[in-house]
Amino acid sequence: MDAITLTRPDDWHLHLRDDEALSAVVGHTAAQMGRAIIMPNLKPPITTTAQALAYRQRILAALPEGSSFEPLMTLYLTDTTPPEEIERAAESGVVKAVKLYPAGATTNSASGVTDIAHCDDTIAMLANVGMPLLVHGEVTDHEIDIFDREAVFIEQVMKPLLARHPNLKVVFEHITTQQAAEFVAAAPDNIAATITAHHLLFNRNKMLAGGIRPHYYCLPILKREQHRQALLKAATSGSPKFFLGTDSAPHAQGDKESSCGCAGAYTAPAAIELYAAAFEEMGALDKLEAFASLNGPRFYGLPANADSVTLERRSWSLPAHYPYTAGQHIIPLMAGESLAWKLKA
Ligand SMILES: NC(=O)N[C@@H](CC(=O)O)C(=O)O
Ligand SMILES: [Zn+2]
Ligand SMILES: [Zn+2]
Repeated sequence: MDAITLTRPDDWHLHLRDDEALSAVVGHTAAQMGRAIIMPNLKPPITTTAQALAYRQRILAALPEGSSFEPLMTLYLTDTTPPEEIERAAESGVVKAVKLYPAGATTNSASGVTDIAHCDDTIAMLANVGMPLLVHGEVTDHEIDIFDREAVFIEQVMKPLLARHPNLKVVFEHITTQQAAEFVAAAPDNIAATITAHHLLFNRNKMLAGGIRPHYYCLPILKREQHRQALLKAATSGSPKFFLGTDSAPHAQGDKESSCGCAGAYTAPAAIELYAAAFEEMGALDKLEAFASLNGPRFYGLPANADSVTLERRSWSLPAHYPYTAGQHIIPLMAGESLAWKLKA
């Protein structure tokens, strides 16, 4: 097979940042994806519908001429988000989901939820209006080993949350463990998960063996091979519960290559090509379209994109870097390395 045509994909988990950084990165996603769920962890975070509407306008203004890319907005849940804000979000038609960051779990999560019990009425309203709660599923207890934080989150937070709100739509974002893949596969249909390309392609050796590679440091952190295999199995299983979410998270080169580097992998420029590599490893390229283009819209109650894209089997190398904010570069995942599939322009 030398070419594959699929319904245009969407990215159900994307960080675009703001201002100059936004302008530097948004074109990479817009060249591939029809839509993307835009993460709200700006500084300060997007916590109101009014802020989300304004952020959406800034994204639209930063798009390349003629782009029909559609940003789908989210709100950042805090301990004090009132249920009325969820009603406003639902009425807006522009806000599609609310994001739960446990306080301190990841980049720009200082205003996140300290105890989910504080949010009970607001989460009940989400269930009521049928809006998904997107979850960064890691505990922030520093006593818990970083490699175990997702598995512990399932027991300590996810299961009690779903027991209290059985009808709540939940996307377990960027799952990285066998435990999460198995939990989602066995859960009712209102529970789904996104999976990144980097967690499908790499285990923690890529980051830590033979030298420390900061561009492979992201949260949740890369796990051991057994978990990567479980994610590949889930993504290619044909189950509609798993869909594409790159978690492409831009940070300037200097902020990654540092004595205390930021978490986040920049995968937007070659997103669909990276997923194609992972699916090909499993001999499952025929399952890519459902994962990348059909399962996500179905879960969110949206139509699939009307147009299509073609991937060609043609070896190419990712550039060493792209321009970022003034005087800074951004290094993509697999910079300088080659990929077997290329999106046809
Ligand atoms: N994934 C990451 O490693 N980083 C994300 C935050 C997140 O998705 O947790 C970021 O905003 O940089
Ligand atoms: Zn996250
Ligand atoms: Zn993210």
